[in-house]
Amino acid sequence: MAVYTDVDPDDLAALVARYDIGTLLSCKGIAEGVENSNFLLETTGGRFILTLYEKRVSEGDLPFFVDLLAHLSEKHCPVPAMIRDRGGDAIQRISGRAACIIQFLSGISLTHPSPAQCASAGAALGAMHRAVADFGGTRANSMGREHWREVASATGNLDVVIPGLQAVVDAELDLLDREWPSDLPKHVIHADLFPDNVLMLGDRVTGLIDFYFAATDFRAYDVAVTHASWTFSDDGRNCNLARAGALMRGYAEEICLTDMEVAALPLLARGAALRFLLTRAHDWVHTPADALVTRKDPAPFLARLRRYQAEDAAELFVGI
Ligand SMILES: Nc1ncnc2c1ncn2[C@@H]1O[C@H](COP(=O)(O)OP(=O)(O)O)[C@@H](O)[C@H]1O
Ligand SMILES: N[C@@H](CCOP(=O)(O)O)C(=O)O
Repeated sequence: MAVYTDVDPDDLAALVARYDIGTLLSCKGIAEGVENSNFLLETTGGRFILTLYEKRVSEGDLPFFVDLLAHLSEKHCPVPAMIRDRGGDAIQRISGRAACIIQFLSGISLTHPSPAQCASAGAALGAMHRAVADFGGTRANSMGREHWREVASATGNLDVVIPGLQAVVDAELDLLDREWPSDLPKHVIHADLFPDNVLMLGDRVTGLIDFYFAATDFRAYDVAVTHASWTFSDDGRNCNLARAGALMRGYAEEICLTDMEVAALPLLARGAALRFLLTRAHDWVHTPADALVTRKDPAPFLARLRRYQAEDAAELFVGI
């Protein structure tokens, strides 16, 4: 359960009173998520999400996220609004944390998506990429390739997490430093579009959430992150080609990647697998013992990395 910071009921009632969203009826910690503290609020006006921003979200970046979600919403992407209080402010403070009250979206996050659902997710990602084309904001990717060594160092000895991991990571970081592309199309990307950040009803996407890693980076890297998180078995050893093909086909309905982007996908996916392997390994070691959170296992992302390292990895990105 991701609640790192508790909320005092009187402070919460005072916060809700700043908004035109009715009066507070209940507040429950949300089980999913690992990054921020999230609560489901019920008021006489309906349901809302209260997010308190934790370790990896800087308060200074919040106006960027507010603007990005407003832009995507205007372009009819199914993203939640960050609600403004009567004074026009979306960003608040409670329990010593920056916080926002966010529109609640209906839908379910899937754990085992079907190919049809992967196609919808790919199309939603592509539609989001089209929608950001004229978004003026930019944000450096604080979880981008240049930062992966820092995450690895901050973890300590990676062999404590998985025996032999340190050598694998050191070699991969060296290779990615040498071979990472420099001139692919870039704009603001989601950068963490895992199934738990997509709400669906049946095969329809009803919500894209959790934009707190959104940053300016290669759009094909966003495809690689989505591929890595939607198309593998739970243990990360097997890529399901029906899911992968459908995801790529769905994306292609909206965006035609260039030949250079397509050629770069296996390498970008190695980067994506490494990025989540590293942050999961870091959190495996450093999550506070008293936090109400279920740590995520790094091992399935090591398995994905190995699959993307294979010579035939390009075959995993063929749309069907
Ligand atoms: N706007 C929303 N509408 C409905 N549910 C949401 C919304 N935002 C978050 N949630 C729920 O809260 C969970 C955690 O949110 P998320 O933003 O992924 O947290 P974290 O940033 O900590 O990973 C989600 O998996 C989802 O169940
Ligand atoms: N998606 C990442 C970690 C971030 O978690 P989220 O709950 O914010 O998506 C992972 O699975 O490692």
